[in-house]
Amino acid sequence: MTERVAIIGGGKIGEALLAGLIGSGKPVKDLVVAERSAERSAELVADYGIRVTSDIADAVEGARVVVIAVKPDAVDGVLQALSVTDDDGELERITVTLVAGIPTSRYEAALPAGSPVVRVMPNTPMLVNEAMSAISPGRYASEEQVALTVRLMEAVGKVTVVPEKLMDAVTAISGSGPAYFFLMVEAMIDAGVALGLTRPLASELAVQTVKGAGVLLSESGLSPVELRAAVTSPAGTTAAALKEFERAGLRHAVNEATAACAEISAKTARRVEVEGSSQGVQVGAETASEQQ
Ligand SMILES: NC(=O)C1=CN([C@@H]2O[C@H](COP(=O)(O)OP(=O)(O)OC[C@H]3O[C@@H](n4cnc5c(N)ncnc54)[C@H](O)[C@@H]3O)[C@@H](O)[C@H]2O)C=CC1
Ligand SMILES: O=C(O)[C@@H]1CCC=N1
Repeated sequence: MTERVAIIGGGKIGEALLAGLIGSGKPVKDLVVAERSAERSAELVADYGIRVTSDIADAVEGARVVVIAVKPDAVDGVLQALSVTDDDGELERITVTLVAGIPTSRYEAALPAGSPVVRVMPNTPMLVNEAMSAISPGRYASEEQVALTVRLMEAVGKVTVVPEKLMDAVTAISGSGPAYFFLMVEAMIDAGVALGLTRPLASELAVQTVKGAGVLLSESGLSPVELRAAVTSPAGTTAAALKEFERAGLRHAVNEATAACAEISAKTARRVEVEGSSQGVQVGAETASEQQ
């Protein structure tokens, strides 16, 4: 896509999008980041040679797509800043939010009437152009604007369009999902060390195994059940391992973990509202949670 993109929030996910877009050939001159941390801004300039500003109004000038990539509790401050910027009507600026748990209706209420908003739940494999992004249009987003957002996110991975009511569940599976696999690999490396492997060898074995399993899952056309059966010989080594996973309640743990994730996502908007009203929304000020 050739449109100018402004990313507000150059943290982990803002950088992942930036890196993915540059990696997919988007010219640096068509990208700008609004980032309020001076230290973070310096890192982004050094690593990507892009323009970074602390001024949201400056960043969004001339941008067709404004991507919000701040923590949920910073969204209201960003919306306040955006609502007083000039939207050049001819540009039809689209607000694309990557923020977990905040519905499009909240953006629509804060931005000028009829502003198109598209909600996206990406994940960090965006850094290597292997993102899974789910997209939900807000009520004023046209088909063309949704298609533009799909193209934006397709530059960094796979995209699906879902109704917004599914976003909490999507967050529990793909948004937070990479962390579950990182935890699993971490545990496998420790287990390999406990079995006598060196840490570098255990790490090489575990990382390539999860990568190979992922490629098989996405490219073989076989289901996880079929692929697992193909590894599992009767009375063999894998069957012994899987029996222990089942005994320890792996499926139950996955159900409980994803339910907890979806619940937190669903409660985010309310939490931000309560915290915002008790502290007063501070535009441009760093909150405690962002410093963590
Ligand atoms: N980390 C992840 O795997 C995923 C994160 N998300 C969502 O992405 C959003 C960002 O998450 P992270 O990148 O992990 O957080 P982060 O804390 O790494 O990045 C947020 C950045 O926004 C900057 N910022 C805050 N307010 C600002 C303002 N008013 N103007 C300019 N910059 C401002 C902060 O200085 C910080 O660098 C969150 O809403 C999260 O729900 C969505 C999917 C995956
Ligand atoms: O942990 C979080 O809140 C964010 C949203 C999805 C992934 N990371």
